[in-house]
Amino acid sequence: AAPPEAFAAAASPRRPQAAGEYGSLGALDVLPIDVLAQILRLLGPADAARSTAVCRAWRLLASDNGLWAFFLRLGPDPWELVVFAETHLGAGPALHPGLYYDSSPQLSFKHVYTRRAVVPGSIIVDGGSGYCKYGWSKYAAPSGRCATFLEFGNIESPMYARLRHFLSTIYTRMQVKPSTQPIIVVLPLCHSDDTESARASRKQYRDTLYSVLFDMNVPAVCSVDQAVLALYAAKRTSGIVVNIGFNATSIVPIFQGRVMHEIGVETVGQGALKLTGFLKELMQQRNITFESLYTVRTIKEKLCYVAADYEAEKRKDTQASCEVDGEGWFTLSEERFKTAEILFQPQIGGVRAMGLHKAVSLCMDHCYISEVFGDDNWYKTVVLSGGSSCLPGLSERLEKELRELLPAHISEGIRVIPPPFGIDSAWFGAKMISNVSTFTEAWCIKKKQFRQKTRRNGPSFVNVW
Ligand SMILES: Nc1ncnc2c1ncn2[C@@H]1O[C@H](COP(=O)(O)OP(=O)(O)OP(=O)(O)O)[C@@H](O)[C@H]1O
Repeated sequence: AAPPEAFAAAASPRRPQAAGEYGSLGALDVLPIDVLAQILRLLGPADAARSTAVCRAWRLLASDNGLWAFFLRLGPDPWELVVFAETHLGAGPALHPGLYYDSSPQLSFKHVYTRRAVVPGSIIVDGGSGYCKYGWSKYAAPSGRCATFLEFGNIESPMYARLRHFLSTIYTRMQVKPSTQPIIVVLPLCHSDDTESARASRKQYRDTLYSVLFDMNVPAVCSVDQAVLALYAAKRTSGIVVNIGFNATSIVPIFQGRVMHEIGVETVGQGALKLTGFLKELMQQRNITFESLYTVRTIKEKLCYVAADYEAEKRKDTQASCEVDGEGWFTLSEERFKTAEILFQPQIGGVRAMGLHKAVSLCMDHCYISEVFGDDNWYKTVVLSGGSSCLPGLSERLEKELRELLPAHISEGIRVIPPPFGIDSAWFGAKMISNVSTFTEAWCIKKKQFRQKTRRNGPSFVNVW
């Protein structure tokens, strides 16, 4: 998404050519404005901010948007992500993230910088159905990963007990007290239908999650759907997210940050586990021995890819080898691309499921028919997410298949984007939100608000978060 006009214009407004245009700076009036700007850049953000207290002329000079865009660019987050987050996500989830700053042409980068600097760090927990990633929003990547089921306690226990066990385990692993900072919880893709019971299940999950966290004294909680976060990570608020999950693949239409359950979330019953299982079968057929499924998973991650054209690939020499720690070298040929081909041709792996391209095209058809938004193209961006979507060649192949399958009026302009942050796209989407200048007030619910509103409205109110 290109930066909205207001933001772009604010980044490079017409700047005064001489110091005098700001008012008198005393003896410094003789200096060219570019030299003054350079001095402020060298001073750094703290002193530049302090200098605004000197007089009106200094305030104007040191509040220049170009100066603060420069400081923002020096920060840890890539500039384009900062622009996207501040313009599209600043209003929070309740107001669908459009162009937040459109109504605010006076956007002050100094204000944005200052607010971002004081946003508290958050704990981010992405408890996937297979693997959990957790960490600190100020860090560059998740600090820990583990198999989710290990942390979930007894599967038979009630949801409250399981969530409490899970979240307590994560806090213990991170050696953090729950009461010290906000948390962002990535909501799993489940109960995705548009039925009464699915809606009730989603609501119940959120209600329980908030209760657990506030009982643990967490000061503020933000929860967002996994697919929505993956979309944000790709700097989009509308599109279709294809999440190849642990057990299943979900095709999720999202418009302005909201999952369009009413259009329909397609689910295909195969995911990462099936891919690993199929490679295991193929290796056994060739009498390749290995110690565990973990070995097969590692080989899959190192050698497998998606063929651009399956039949043509079969005629090529595709042999390649990789080393697995403690087990030596493994060599694969056709298995390298046959494994992932079951995403498009499930029957090869003996799976009765819809091919990925067919499921995505069905979803696009539904989006096209829905025609509710006066925007014909919102669903034409497809963002891949989930560990298995890191398979090389997947985005190109899916785009090619979609172009062949769909009528021109739908396929024109489609684009399939590889997972923007590899296996951690949803985690990075959460990181982007947690660093936005309005994070605490726009995205979080605090314990007091939660308790007051549940008392007043009953538990269902949390649906708006
Ligand atoms: N580079 C890669 N190539 C292929 N597969 C990969 C790669 N990296 C990770 N994976 C696979 O991704 C799977 C884990 O995916 P992920 O972490 O998205 O699961 P999850 O979050 O538990 O899934 P869900 O979306 O169902 O909650 C593992 O099977 C792993 O082998």
